[in-house]
Amino acid sequence: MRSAKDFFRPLAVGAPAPLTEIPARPSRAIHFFDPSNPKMAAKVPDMVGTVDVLLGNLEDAVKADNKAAAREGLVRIAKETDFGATQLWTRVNSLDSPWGLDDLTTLVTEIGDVLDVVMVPKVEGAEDIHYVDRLLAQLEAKAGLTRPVLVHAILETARGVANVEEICAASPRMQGISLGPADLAADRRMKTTRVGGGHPGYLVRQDPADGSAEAIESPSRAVYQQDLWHYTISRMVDACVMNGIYPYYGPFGDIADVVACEDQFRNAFLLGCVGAWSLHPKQVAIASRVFSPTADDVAHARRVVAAFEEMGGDGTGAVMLDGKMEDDASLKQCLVMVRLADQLAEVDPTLKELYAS
Ligand SMILES: CC(C)(COP(=O)(O)OP(=O)(O)OC[C@H]1O[C@@H](n2cnc3c(N)ncnc32)[C@H](O)[C@@H]1OP(=O)(O)O)[C@@H](O)C(=O)NCCC(=O)NCCSC(=O)C[C@H](O)C(=O)O
Ligand SMILES: [Mg+2]
Repeated sequence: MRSAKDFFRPLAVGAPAPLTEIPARPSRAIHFFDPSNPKMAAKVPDMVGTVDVLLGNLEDAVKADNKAAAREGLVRIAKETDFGATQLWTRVNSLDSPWGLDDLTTLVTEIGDVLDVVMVPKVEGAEDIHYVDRLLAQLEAKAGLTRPVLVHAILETARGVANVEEICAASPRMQGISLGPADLAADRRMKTTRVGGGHPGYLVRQDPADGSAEAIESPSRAVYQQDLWHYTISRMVDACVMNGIYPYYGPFGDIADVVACEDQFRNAFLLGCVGAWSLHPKQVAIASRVFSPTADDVAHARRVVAAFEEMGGDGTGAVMLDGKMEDDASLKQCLVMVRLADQLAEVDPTLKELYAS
């Protein structure tokens, strides 16, 4: 562990100074594309400006034979495309794979000036982040970069979850964490076969009307499906917030089930996540909508803020609005909502209009 005094010193001579604060850039949808897939690659220029983050995926879902083509494809796309306000991220191959080192070396030296964030899969502990941190600093120095490339870890092993707090704190480069529910389920030996989302077997059943066999076996007892990911997301959110970085729900693999996708994303939004992955163009709109507060919530939050300003503006006291008590703590929640709305309105003209009305 570096001392507090050394934490913000560059890890290589000539590397840019680490950021002391991670900028809160909108990243409601992190859209995955395979740069070796010509059809997907062709869609990237048209997606610029329609999604907060475009992510060139080099890891899982890219065939081993296509790894080099995906890496080269991403370099080409990054050089040929003007991304404007849309961020460019990549997911590199895991650190124990034969491709991870070449991914980092090629991408940082070739396109490090336009690459915002490197997503590192299967991070198990602070040691993985320390390795990437030093290597990125060396590569940045070699490439003459003037701003640091940030790092995003995927939480997809039991050990990673157990170490999530130290992972978040491991480097000033840490931008955020995503849940990787498919790999995590496999690593935990969960008995699921899905990429994220719920499971009909993970439920709580209503008590029987009485102790009779008829009541116990009655098909009319209501069942309530539970969220398999609640514990992990909650822990991830706390670890991120504690370290000034951002939590994300990961993928929802049932592309056709747009309703359940929206529900899963909304659960994550309500628990504190700032975005989710989009695997198919149709999931971009879902994530962008869900991770933007509703006009009603923003209007209510503004009313609470205004009520406190009328009371003197120091954020203390209590007031009744619509029959409900609002105090210092509810004001703080409303300020979270208002700040997010203001930040999104800056990049999204539709939301600007919606939140103004
Ligand atoms: C899921 C898909 C394989 C579906 O692809 P396809 O069957 O081609 O879908 P469609 O026919 O509906 O596609 C319509 C057109 O849209 C293009 N398309 C599809 N997906 C994308 C995309 N992501 N970006 C850009 N364009 C896309 C198709 O090419 C069609 O084009 P056209 O024919 O010209 O009209 C596919 O969507 C896909 O592979 N998506 C990405 C999957 C991915 O990245 N997976 C990895 C992330 S999840 C993960 O790794 C798990 C995680 O780590 C964990 O552990 O939990
Ligand atoms: Mg995974």
